[in-house]
Amino acid sequence: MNNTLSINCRYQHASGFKLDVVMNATDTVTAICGSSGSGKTTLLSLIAGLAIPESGFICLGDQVLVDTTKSIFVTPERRQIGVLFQENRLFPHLKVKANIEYGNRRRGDDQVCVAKLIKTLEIQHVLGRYPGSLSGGQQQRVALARAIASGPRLLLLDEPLTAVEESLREQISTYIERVVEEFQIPTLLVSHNRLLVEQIAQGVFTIENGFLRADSINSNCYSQPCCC
Ligand SMILES: Nc1ncnc2c1ncn2[C@@H]1O[C@H](COP(=O)(O)OP(=O)(O)OP(=O)(O)O)[C@@H](O)[C@H]1O
Repeated sequence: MNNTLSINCRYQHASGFKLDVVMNATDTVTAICGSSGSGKTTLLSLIAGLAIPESGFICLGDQVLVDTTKSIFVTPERRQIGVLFQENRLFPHLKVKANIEYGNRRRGDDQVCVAKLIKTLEIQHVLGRYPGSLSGGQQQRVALARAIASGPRLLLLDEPLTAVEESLREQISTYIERVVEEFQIPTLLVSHNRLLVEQIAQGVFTIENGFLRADSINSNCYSQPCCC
């Protein structure tokens, strides 16, 4: 399946901040680097459908998610995009199993095997517990499971290590690497953590003051100096 992410769009936030992005991501994992306030989260919000561009298009493979010239806007729940935010956003009133099942509620051929997902992330022993009783690292692993359980065509990781305590970051990086590789999910990663970027990304794009021009063919190799 063609999962190239093609973006050519402009957006203006109520604060006056402007985003101008032209990019083509074909690598399995592409990292977006940039200083604080450069627009990384805003870009992920546009891709997820949580913000609407003023003009332009966003395509995932053959599917047009947004095209302002044709008034096309696919709503977030129909985009088949999984998102993992800095803070895990798990449902506190649902046990771990129900949180994951929520992610897995869509029926279809592209459903992932939840048992395999649970095994890969080693969360079998916490399925009957509430998120509030778990460690930060366990919560982030469950949130990752929920994001992947729906069988997304694209996974967006927004600073997935920021809320995790320092001593657990390497461990969580390894779990992220494992699932992305095992389930072969095209991923866009925003992270200041150089280790995670080097561990999982094949390409690195740089955004500066809301401006990004990048193509996987010309992207930095992760072995070269990275801006993160
Ligand atoms: N809630 C908000 N209130 C005011 N301005 C905002 C808000 N959210 C975003 N912005 C504006 O949008 C710009 C981009 O924000 P964004 O969160 O996308 O940056 P970022 O690169 O993800 O930053 P960080 O690395 O600090 O998370 C900010 O510089 C700011 O001007």
